[in-house]
Amino acid sequence: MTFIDKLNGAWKSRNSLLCVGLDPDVKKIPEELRGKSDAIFEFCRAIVDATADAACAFKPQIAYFAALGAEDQLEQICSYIRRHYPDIPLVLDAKRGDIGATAEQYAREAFERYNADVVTVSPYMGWDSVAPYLEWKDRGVIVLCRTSNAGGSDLQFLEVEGKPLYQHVARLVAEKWNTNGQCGLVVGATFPHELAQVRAIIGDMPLLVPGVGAQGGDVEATVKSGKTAAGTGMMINSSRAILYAKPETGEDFTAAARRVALETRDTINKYR
Ligand SMILES: O=C(O)c1cc(=O)[nH]c(=O)n1[C@@H]1O[C@H](COP(=O)(O)O)[C@@H](O)[C@H]1O
Repeated sequence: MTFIDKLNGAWKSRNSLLCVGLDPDVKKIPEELRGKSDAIFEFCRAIVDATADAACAFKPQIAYFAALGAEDQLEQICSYIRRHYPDIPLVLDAKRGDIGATAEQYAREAFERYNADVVTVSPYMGWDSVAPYLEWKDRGVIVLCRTSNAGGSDLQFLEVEGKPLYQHVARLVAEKWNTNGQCGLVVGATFPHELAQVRAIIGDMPLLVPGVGAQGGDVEATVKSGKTAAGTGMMINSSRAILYAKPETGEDFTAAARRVALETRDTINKYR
């Protein structure tokens, strides 16, 4: 099944546009897991099981694993998601971007080693740096367009031929780069005006929209600006606000994560 088919299915079956981000910071994971040799995997597995019925995607961020030499635990959580939730797209957040021969290796890393449905990439090095990923006909790439961070403005807002650079990226991906029909773009929830501009350029292409929760993006403005006519079109990511939700009385970390995930899904659904 292609990435896009899977995503369409998950939007429908889970009635959710929420992407649960897996950014496992060992300093923040619960005390009881910390001593274990596979603590990162166990933490992520508990979060995945607690939130799967509220999620249209899971997005592990590779740096949290690689910085500790814990890629084996990233492999474990990716294969766990594939095995137990085969209908939920697995987004590998790696923000790759390199020349073609190296990109071929990054594509193998994302799609063979981690078996991800889709990987995040930077457009900065141009078409031939993205093309190797598109050789994988059923897998996708999500290209950084208007990122959620303030510093994204340094380059993405530069005027080129009368339009900000991020709009050129949106047009390029929608009109030229999407040769396998599996591409998407990243636009931050912290930039709802730009989200609407991008949606107007790209039609129904899916968007990964990080920035709600810990980064303070406005859910109502995000959904209204980025949704398609069908009321879908987005994987709205929240990581820290779910992973490290403060437990209320009687809750453990999984119950707290589940509560926040359900609340976030429901708030998103209110504006679809
Ligand atoms: O590509 C991404 O996922 C991404 C793009 C972007 O523009 N902004 C952004 O925050 N992200 C990622 O989305 C996640 C946001 O995490 P929280 O701020 O904790 O919800 C992190 O894994 C970031 O690396």
